[in-house]
Amino acid sequence: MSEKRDNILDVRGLRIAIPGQDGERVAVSNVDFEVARGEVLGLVGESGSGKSLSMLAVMGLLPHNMQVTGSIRFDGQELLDLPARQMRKIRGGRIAMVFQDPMTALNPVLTVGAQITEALRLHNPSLSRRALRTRALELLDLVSIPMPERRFDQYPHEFSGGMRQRVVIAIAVANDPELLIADEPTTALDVTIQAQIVEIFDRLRREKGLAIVLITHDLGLVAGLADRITILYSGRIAERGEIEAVFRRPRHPYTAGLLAAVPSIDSTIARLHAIEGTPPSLAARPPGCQFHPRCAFALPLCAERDPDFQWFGQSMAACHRAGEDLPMIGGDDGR
Ligand SMILES: Nc1ncnc2c1ncn2[C@@H]1O[C@H](COP(=O)(O)OP(=O)(O)OP(=O)(O)O)[C@@H](O)[C@H]1O
Repeated sequence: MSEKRDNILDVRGLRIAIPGQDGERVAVSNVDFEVARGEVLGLVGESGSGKSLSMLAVMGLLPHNMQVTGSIRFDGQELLDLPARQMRKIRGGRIAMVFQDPMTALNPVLTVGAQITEALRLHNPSLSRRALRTRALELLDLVSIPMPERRFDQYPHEFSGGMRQRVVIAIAVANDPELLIADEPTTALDVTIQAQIVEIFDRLRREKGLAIVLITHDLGLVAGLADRITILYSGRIAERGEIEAVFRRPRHPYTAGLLAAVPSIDSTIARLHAIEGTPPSLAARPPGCQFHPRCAFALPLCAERDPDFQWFGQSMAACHRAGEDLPMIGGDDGR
């Protein structure tokens, strides 16, 4: 991770604290991640691990009571210093978003064509009606919606869930963003439709050089699309690096647990043993490594000291035992 990269997004030392009556609660701490143009970063972790807060911080949309520190650079510009007005211009323009539920993202009383042209018009007020329509049809085609001419005049309820999500993606990329933040974009869709959405993201990154941050619980989705992965546990990074390195040789028992919970294709019995236990609440963080109460490999040291990162060339992990040969993957002895 030390090589020279053209990062469109570079997040360093991100910390998000929520003030409370009994002191502040730190939801995100010491989080670093980056994504280069044309690259896909998978941001993975269980519910409550801080994925959404981290990306809300990138978009300048955190609730006002939260305190955010660190650095979030977009194309070299520090976003945490940016006035709200300038941030609004970047959001929806150079940074676009896609969320889980395509129905709430679309207006049920407007045709799909009207919604795409409206998104285009906002950033291109001088385009003629005809030019807007032509561009909208191109966008429908880009996201593989068959018969765009006919679909243009239809309403969202006339589209299937997968087709609606394509429309949402078309709107998101209407103004050629450089970064797309996709928060659980396929969770509401069935598996075959998920694969089609993955293909569209892949095309957007290849053909348009779009950088994508893919927020998900789903390691299968990350495996199919991402170049790099950042795994959050309880608001901190457990492990991050090149996707192949992390999947081939997870260094953190939490990563290994997540991987073991992915159903394996070659097995008739899906190995769906999720990691037992739950992450700590923000109000009652354990001392030492946050994962140690759930970790099969915890040592006394793990309950005493927060682990530093260990670097393995293409990945790094915050685990006291990251450098050891633990029987972590696939083995029933491992978990
Ligand atoms: N508005 C809020 N006020 C107080 N605490 C919050 C608020 N929003 C989030 N949190 C807490 O911050 C932590 C991180 O939440 P976040 O939503 O980022 O997790 P997540 O990984 O995105 O989870 P999910 O997958 O469920 O969206 C959680 O412990 C959550 O309870």
